[in-house]
Amino acid sequence: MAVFTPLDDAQVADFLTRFEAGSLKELKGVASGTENTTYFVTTDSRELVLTLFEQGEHEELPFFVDLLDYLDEHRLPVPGPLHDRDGVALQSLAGKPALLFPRMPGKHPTAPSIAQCSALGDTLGHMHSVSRHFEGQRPNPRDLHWLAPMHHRVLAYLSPEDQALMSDEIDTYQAFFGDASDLPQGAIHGDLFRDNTLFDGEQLGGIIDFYNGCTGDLLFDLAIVINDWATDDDGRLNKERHDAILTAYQTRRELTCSERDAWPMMLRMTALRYWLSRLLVVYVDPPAHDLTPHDPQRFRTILGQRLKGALPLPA
Ligand SMILES: Nc1ncnc2c1ncn2[C@@H]1O[C@H](COP(=O)(O)OP(=O)(O)OP(=O)(O)O)[C@@H](O)[C@H]1O
Ligand SMILES: N[C@@H](CCO)C(=O)O
Repeated sequence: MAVFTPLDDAQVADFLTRFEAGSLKELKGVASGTENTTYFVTTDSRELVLTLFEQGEHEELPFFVDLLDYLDEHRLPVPGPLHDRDGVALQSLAGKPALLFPRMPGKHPTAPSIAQCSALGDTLGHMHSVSRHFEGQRPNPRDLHWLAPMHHRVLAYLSPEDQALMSDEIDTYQAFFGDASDLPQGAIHGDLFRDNTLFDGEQLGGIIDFYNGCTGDLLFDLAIVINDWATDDDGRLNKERHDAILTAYQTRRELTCSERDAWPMMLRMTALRYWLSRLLVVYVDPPAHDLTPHDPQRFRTILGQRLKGALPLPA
């Protein structure tokens, strides 16, 4: 369940009077999600989503609001937050920071079609071509500066082989990427899995859940996408989906030579990033709720396959 803070109709009806968004017809708690309280709100004029922020770094919320406003202004399919009659987006409700969003159409794809992969690649390429100019700054909280110290916390739970693999990989990334990146920078989603998109048929209805959004290597975002969207059950890359995403992406933003050189290593590093974050959830810092955590082994398998090599990048 993802209603950590219960709200009643009267509270939400009153909250809605701050906005030009119509009056409450229906309020429905959303079962999925693990971090925030989410409600679907139907008014007499539109469909909305109300999010209460239960955890995390609330001082980061203005960055997320600015990023969503910026991408929305550039006509990307993201839920640009509603602003109240005074122009303020970030609110407080039931003692929690709160945002009201338009409800985007569609469902999360589980087995994305080639057309859906192309649509995602095209939109991500478009997003990166504009997000390069976004002025906000939030260092990537899951890059090598996080991986290197955090991996020590999970080593005790791994087999000797996996301990060696994880440590060797991090040494390899440090040697390869060094301290300063020469890869193109910009604002990134940071967690663009299938379950953070909504598709209405082949049409990408929306990209949601920007709470890992940050600034850093654009290639980091693209590698996360390929590892989730274009990987078969055995961890191998699925060539059709891989090529569809990367071809469509590059119609919007061509990869540079340094990105092409870094690509196989970035696929490995982002696979390890999720292997590690999922291990941390299982062993080190389990959440208070009883939802089944994501399987860390999935990304151990993906990393194993990426070590065998990447597919050629489409021209
Ligand atoms: N703007 C939106 N339009 C349509 N549906 C939405 C929107 N925002 C959230 N949802 C729905 O609510 C669910 C939970 O939202 P969200 O992913 O923001 O929650 P979370 O607690 O941060 O979850 P997660 O575990 O993915 O981090 C989503 O999976 C989606 O189904
Ligand atoms: N997308 C993440 C969970 C949310 O950060 C994962 O699959 O581990």
